[in-house]
Amino acid sequence: MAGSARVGVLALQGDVREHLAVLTALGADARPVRRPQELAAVEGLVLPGGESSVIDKLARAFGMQQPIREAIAAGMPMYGTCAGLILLADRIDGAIEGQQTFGGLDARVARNVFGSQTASFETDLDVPTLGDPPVHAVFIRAPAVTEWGPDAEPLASLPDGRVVAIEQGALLGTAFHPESTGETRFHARFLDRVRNRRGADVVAS
Ligand SMILES: NC(=O)CC[C@H](N)C(=O)O
Repeated sequence: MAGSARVGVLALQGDVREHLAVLTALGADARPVRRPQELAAVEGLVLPGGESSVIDKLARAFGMQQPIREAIAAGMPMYGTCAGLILLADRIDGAIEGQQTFGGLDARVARNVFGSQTASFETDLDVPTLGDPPVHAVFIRAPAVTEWGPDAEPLASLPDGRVVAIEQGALLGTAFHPESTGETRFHARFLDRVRNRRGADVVAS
């Protein structure tokens, strides 16, 4: 099917512009998404880094929680970085009172697990599915995945064993921020999912 992938970045709070820039550089038709009708017009959604409790609250205030949950249930590809990974998780540790997630990723994600001393750090991360070179990963008050279900597949871990990239079906999450280091391979993987799903729909119809 012709045309570039039409994808959105949830634009309620967080590093929206960085994601739009990477997606656009990869040839996608990328736009900010704040409203249900904007979500309905895209084929995939990025949930940016930022503050997951704020994004959660705004998503509910803007009437976006339910439409995003429905899109996830319908198989729309989504990619969450950091706060976005937290928002995709079915279970979270260290939530502020009343904090909710969109869910869909059968995993437990712990917020702010690296503590205040080492709240931010960078490292080169081996991600076997992406091959060489390693990913230069920037962690900013980052979460980590502490448990995951049988359908979820860890893609990368730190030397201490903490899982920091994970995938389950159409959902991809990283605890770090490829959008801020010029790393494009995770976004490219997300866009592949979008195009493959489009192909499947075309074959099915
Ligand atoms: N860089 C980030 O996205 C930080 C995530 C933030 N600590 C949260 O819990 O939402």
